[in-house]
Amino acid sequence: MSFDRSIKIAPSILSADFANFGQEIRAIEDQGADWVHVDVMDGHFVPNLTFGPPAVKAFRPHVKTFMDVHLMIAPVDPYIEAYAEAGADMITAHVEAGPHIHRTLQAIKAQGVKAGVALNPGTPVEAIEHVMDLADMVLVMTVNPGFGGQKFIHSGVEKTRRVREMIGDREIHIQIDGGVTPETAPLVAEAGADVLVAGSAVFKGGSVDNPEVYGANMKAIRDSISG
Ligand SMILES: O=C(CO)[C@H](O)[C@H](O)COP(=O)(O)O
Ligand SMILES: [Co+2]
Repeated sequence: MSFDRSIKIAPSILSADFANFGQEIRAIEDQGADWVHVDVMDGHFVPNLTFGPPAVKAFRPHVKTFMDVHLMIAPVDPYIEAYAEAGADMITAHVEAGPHIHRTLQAIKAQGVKAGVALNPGTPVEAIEHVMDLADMVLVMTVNPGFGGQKFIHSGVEKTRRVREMIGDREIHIQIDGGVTPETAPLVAEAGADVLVAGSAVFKGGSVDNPEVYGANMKAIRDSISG
């Protein structure tokens, strides 16, 4: 299959109803989500705690599209196999989470899943220059990781442009995560991003009983780009 450079929306289930993940995942996919973004936090690398491998395994049967697992944990290497076995289609690790990002990306690829490398807002793009050949995706964080609902950090737009230049003609996705809304999505899409994570902007105002709101929220993001 040829590389898909079209805009993809990846709702973060960090903003879903935690008592109802199966229905929430089905609702966002029925309403047009392209990927499902799962935020794994350890209370150490980031000041919040979320999903261990058993939780991710429980999400798996509900995900019909693509399960994108964002690991905000340190150390990361001891847990790669468990998250791959839990059913991740892509595992993204932070370059800041350990001294050996090259080894980490090799370990992800060795599990037969796609590998993403994430950059915190304060990390320069040069930190990933020498691992581009191992990456299927670069994640540009536009908030400091740990929580949903934060304000978009605008330096991420120029950073996205620089990542785009660094990628050249390689088949590597650029994902933006944090504060994506109909106001900020066109800025990063224009700079070269193709995967937009959105938590609060997708889930706000909706529920599994009123899922059309999720669809309308995703449409507002897509329309802001095509417009
Ligand atoms: O990785 C994350 C936080 O660390 C989340 O994916 C991100 O914050 C999404 O939430 P929102 O769209 O509400 O900013
Ligand atoms: Co995330």
